[in-house]
Amino acid sequence: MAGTEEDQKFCLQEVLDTFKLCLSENKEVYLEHYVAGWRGLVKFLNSLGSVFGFISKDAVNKIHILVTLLNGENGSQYATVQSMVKYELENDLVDLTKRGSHPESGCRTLLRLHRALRWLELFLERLRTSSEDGKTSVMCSEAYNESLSQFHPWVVRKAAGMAFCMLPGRPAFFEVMNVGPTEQVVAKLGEALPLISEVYQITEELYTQQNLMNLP
Ligand SMILES: CCCCCCCC/C=C\CCCCCCCC(=O)N[C@@H](COP(=O)(O)O)[C@H](O)/C=C/CCCCCCCCCCCCC
Repeated sequence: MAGTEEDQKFCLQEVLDTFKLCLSENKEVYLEHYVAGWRGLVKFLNSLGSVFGFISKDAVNKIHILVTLLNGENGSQYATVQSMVKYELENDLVDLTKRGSHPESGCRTLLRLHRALRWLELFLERLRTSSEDGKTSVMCSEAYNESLSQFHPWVVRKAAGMAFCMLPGRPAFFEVMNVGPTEQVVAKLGEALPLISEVYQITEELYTQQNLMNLP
């Protein structure tokens, strides 16, 4: 039986391509490609084993919420992160201070992925610049502690910390990326990082301007 798309083989080039497609000429972030980027990353996570299942499940759930909005009757309003924010705010579709009638708005859902994108940026930069015997578990937890962890309760931080200990070493990690020898992986990461950073920065500025950084 065919698996879901998230079960399929990961390829770093694909993720790079989706993040390239994310930005429009006038620097808006296309939601469709943003979500496709996360889908690609979830494939990678799934290939690391079931210990990461609880993380993958949460990411898939958030991707699903955004895809449903994109494919819904007001889907055209969700073409870019900018149009989504405008539409949801103008139509009071966002719970701004406490969770209420819009617990799964596009704005709050994307904020969770946006915070995770910062973790990804920090983690990939460590991976890119690490030596061959660098520990992925240490790189991952340092990146997590500098970013996402502040938004998670103790129990999630604990579970995440335990999962990080199960990460394979750098050589095996690079192999799963399906790019080729180490030097090529490092070069691809060098290409991917500025794109991820730009998408992150643009979203960060928009959310800060609109006072959306603490959506419940
Ligand atoms: C280029 C390839 C190399 C790197 C590949 C990385 C692959 C990562 C793929 C997916 C990352 C998962 C992103 C997780 C999003 C988490 C969003 C979040 O913060 N959710 C929490 C809050 O949500 P609400 O309750 O407010 O709706 C939720 O409570 C979280 C639950 C699960 C735990 C999340 C831990 C995240 C750890 C960071 C990812 C570690 C992946 C390690 C693998 C390298």
